[in-house]
Parts: sequence; C-alpha cells; structure tokens
Amino acid sequence: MPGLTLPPFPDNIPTAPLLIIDYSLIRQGHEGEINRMWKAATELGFWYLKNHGTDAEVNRMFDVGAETARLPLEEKMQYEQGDTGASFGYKAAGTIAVDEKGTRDTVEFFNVSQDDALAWPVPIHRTYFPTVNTRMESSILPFVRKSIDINFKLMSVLESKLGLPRGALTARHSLQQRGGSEARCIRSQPRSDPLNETSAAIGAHTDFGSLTILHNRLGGLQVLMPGSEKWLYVKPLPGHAICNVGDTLTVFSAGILRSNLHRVVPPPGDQSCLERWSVVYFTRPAYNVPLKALTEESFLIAEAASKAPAGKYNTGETAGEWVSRRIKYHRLKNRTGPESWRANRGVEEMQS
Ligand SMILES: O=C(O)CCC(=O)C(=O)O
Ligand SMILES: [Fe+2]
Repeated sequence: MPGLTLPPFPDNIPTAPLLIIDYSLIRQGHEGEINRMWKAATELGFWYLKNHGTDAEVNRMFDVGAETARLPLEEKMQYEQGDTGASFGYKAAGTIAVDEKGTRDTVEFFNVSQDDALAWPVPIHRTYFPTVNTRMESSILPFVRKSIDINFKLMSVLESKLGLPRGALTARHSLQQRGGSEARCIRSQPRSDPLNETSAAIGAHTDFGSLTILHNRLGGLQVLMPGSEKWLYVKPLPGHAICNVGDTLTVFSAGILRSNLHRVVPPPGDQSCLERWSVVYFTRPAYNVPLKALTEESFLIAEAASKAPAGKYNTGETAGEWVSRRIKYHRLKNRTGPESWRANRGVEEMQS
C-alpha cells in the first residue's frame, strides 16, 4: 500500500470534529495551543496532531508492516503473543472478540515492545520476526524514539494542566522500568460485508495505556461521540497523526482526561476494497505502577475524585495487571461467555 494513490475518503459522510493541534506550537509552550489540546483531551479524548515530524519514520514502519505481513502464516505464528495476557509479538486475525457475543475480529497485527527496541539487540521481553530484526535499528528504533519524545512532551503538558508536580506522569512511564509501551502495525483485509453491528474489524474499546499516536491512510476508525449513540468516522488527513487518551490517564486524573470508545470498521466508500494499514504507538505506564487517581499530588484530581463514587478510580491493579487482564480476556481462547467480555473492559463503564 505505501506509495499508492488511494481513492479519496468520501466527502458526503459525517466525520468526527477532532481539533487539529500543532505540535510545533506545543513544543514552544504556546498557551493557546496548550489550552486547545487540553480541551481535546478532556472533552473527546481524540485530536489530530500536525507538524509531528515523524513522516519518514512512519513510512518506514508501514514498510516493516507490509514486509512482515507477507511472511507465511506458520512463520508469523512462531511469534504469537499467546493467551496469557502478553501483548508483544504477533496477533493473528480472528483471535480476539469484537463484542460480548464473541464475534471474531478481522485484523492481524504485531507489537514490538519499547523495552525490546531500546535494549536491542538484547531481548528484554521476547524475540521478533526476521523482518523486524533487520529493520530494528534503521526503522523501528527511530520511530520508537520519536514517538516517545512526542508522548512525553504531551504528557508533561497534561501533567501541568492537571496541577501535578513536574514529572508526576512522566516518571510513571520511566524508560528505566519494564512496561507495556509498544509500536504496532495493523493490517485489515478488505471485506464485502456491509457495515453493521457485527462487522467491526476491531470492536469498540478504549485504549489500555496512557497516550496513543495513530497513523493511518484509509478511513475506518470511528469514535463514539460523547453523550450519544453516534459513531463518527475519523477522516485521515495526510501528514496528521491521530492522538488519543487511554485508560491509564483517565484513572490517574480521576476522569478529567477522557479515554474515549472507538472501533475500526471497513473503510468507507471506494476505499472499502483496499487493504487497510495502521501504524500505532502506545505509551503505557511501567508495569509496577499502581493504577489509581493521583489525588495526593493534585487538588484538581482530588476534587474530581471526591465527586466520583468512592473507589471508582482506585482499580486495585497495577498498570501491568490492568493491560494484561484486558488482553487476556479479549482472546477467544480464554472466552467462557459474555463475562469474558466484561472482564476485558476498561474505563468505558466509568464514563458517561
Ligand atoms: O487502526 C486504527 O485506526 C485504530 C486501531 C486501534 O484503535 C488500536 O489498535 O487500538
Ligand atoms: Fe484503540
């Protein structure tokens, strides 16, 4: 797909009104832009990011994705993530649920751990496909480093707006501690079935970690508009990343930051006959970080927590346990019934 001229996203369907945030202004500490990002992070939880400076790295990641997807399935399966709740490695299509009924997903993806990339060639969590190994230094590591820089910058901005001491969020994502941060390449095969409840390629979910940066070329991503039943497409804009808040920031901030439900359905209009690719970076807290609202470090968060039902934002889990549980109960091999779907849920039930 990279390099191809793509059929346009249809101009006659409603799309989600994501704010466009200029990363170069955020870096300069531009107050107006920081306030716009705060609005996006607290109201919809999704925004476009322009001037992120990672176009070349993202293009190379699309290439790694395509090279890896072309490997024979038997070879890819040697790097499967397994059923214990581990994230890193390969996920074959049809192995996770997209809904409570246990309908199979239709995407394949692989995840490369931030810890493995940064420590390369020493494996911290696991080993990867030859296509990843040969590209680790030239393509994956530069993408990982730039994505970390962006997410840490965005987190430090949010940290300050939340009234947290400097480093309160970023230290919980320390690169020195093991954690679940990862780069992901996703492929969705074209499908002929119409859009309906059961045709999600990736079911409605909130992201498990703190911040996600998403790069895609074709439509298909949809967000559930807050306070409504309406799913709207997020139109991909060339050169713009899509950023979103994940569950762990919602918990740390006692719900001030919004981790919004989203899903992936077949691309709209003429795009539906094409393979769809996404390149994603997930920044997640270190495994050992307790997942609860940071009430002792911010008056704003303490106030938000005091208005919520007692204990709502004290999960009783570490960030590692949270992510692992959610992955484990998404997997159809671990499914016993609708209760497995409920066991894989995150903050979506905590928000209105
Ligand atoms: O492919 C996309 O556009 C979104 C993927 C996504 O939501 C995820 O991997 O968590
Ligand atoms: Fe997601």
